[in-house]
Amino acid sequence: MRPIIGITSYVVPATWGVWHDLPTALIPNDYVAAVEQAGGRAVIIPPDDRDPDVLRVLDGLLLAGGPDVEPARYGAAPEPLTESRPERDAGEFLLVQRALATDLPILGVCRGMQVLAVAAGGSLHQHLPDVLGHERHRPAPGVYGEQEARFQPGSMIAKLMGDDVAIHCYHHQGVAEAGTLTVTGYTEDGLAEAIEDQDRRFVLGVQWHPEVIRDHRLFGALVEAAG
Ligand SMILES: NCCCC(=O)O
Repeated sequence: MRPIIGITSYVVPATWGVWHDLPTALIPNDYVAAVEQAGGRAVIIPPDDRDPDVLRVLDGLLLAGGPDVEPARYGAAPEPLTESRPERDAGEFLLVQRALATDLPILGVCRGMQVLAVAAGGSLHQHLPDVLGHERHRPAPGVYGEQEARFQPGSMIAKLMGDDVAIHCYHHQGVAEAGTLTVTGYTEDGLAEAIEDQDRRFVLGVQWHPEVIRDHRLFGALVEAAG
């Protein structure tokens, strides 16, 4: 049987056919396709689910992208451009805490990496242009930034991706402190691009979006760790 990978989902007002602004449980299909093509069985976790018992039927957890983490979770007041959704945080942080406690393999993408960092006691930069002085990580609405990430030799991410990789990113926040996790990849401006827990089976967060360019190496590693 293929390893079962749970993917976090979220509620958004969606419009299709004659329906407008219908609250909809959603996940971009790129995540589903990436897990399936990597040999896993993708299962979508209901949005805002506060019962981490769902993890009992999962072999691995994929934390997908999405809105900002509520700054109170890392002891900060919200800045003007921070847009959080506390209902989603509540469910996902419970999932992550339980998954870490049971050593379930976890891959976090974009927001998912930020959730991992905050769950590990870290903190976020709330608006990167204020910190870095440029908008290369999210150049314009709907436009992915293209950059290069470099990885720490010997790290899990380096073993999976090589010493460096061209990345597609779309985010206005970033990891400032990774808590108990280790930062193992950076872009040339010094921003954390990969974090990992070197004491667990497989806990990896990446700030970029491998799923949008059909780079399935990380999803394959998640599936393998879950198998
Ligand atoms: N903060 C949520 C993930 C995406 C972003 O940083 O814009």
